[in-house]
Amino acid sequence: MVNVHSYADSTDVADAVARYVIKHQNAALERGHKFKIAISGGSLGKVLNKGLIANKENFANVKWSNWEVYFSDERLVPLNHEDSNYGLFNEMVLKSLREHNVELPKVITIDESLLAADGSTDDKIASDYEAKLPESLDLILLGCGPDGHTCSLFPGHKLLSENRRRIAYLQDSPKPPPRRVTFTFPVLFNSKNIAFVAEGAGKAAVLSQIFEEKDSGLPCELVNKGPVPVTWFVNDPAIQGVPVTATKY
Ligand SMILES: O=C(O)[C@H](O)[C@@H](O)[C@H](O)[C@H](O)COP(=O)(O)O
Repeated sequence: MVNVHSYADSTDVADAVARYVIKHQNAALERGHKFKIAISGGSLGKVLNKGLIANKENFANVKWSNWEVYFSDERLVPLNHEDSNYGLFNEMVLKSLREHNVELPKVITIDESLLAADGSTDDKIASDYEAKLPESLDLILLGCGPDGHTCSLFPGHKLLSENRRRIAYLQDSPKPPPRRVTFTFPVLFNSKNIAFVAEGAGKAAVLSQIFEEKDSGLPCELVNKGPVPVTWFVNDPAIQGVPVTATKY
């Protein structure tokens, strides 16, 4: 099942994403366990900051200390490097939470002590992160690249057919930096919920390909066609001319 929610204003997109996240947080806590969420890089950090922190009503409903935060992909650079997805999350979310004196979520990162400049330990970093993953994530928040990639699963890449490893590494990412680790489809398809956030007129062409009838084979389309409920949060320009019916969340 795929739902699309669209808004004219980015603040409304962020608010809808935040309410959706809080709903799944509450459902996980009602099941008696921590809220296990995975996030991506790109503009997601900004959206989470706007929706979950700057929006006071939503902020009051987030139980940060009951969250376990994972990363759907990570660039193999030190955690304080400007390319690091953790670094982005730290900058956009954790920093603000520290300023608010909020008890922080548990954040599960790659083990940066394993990083080697020549990439010889990338396999080990992937296995180490795989061992830290829960059996099933409550929610995975994804971005959609202009080429239709998501996580670090790129169109036509051999990792699209990885069905054994839950975290894989790649050293040939078409988008820099080349060395990364990423969730594979077995993790995506074993999660409880998936949401994409995509904004801007620059996404309309790829969203048309993803949502049109014929198979594009693009990673985002493969996620849509999987067994997990998928919700897209977009702004109006991103779905201009795209064959989908959008509602409000
Ligand atoms: O790993 C990367 O190279 C990026 O983080 C990338 O995957 C990003 O998430 C998408 O391109 C969506 O980007 P936006 O969120 O900015 O639309």
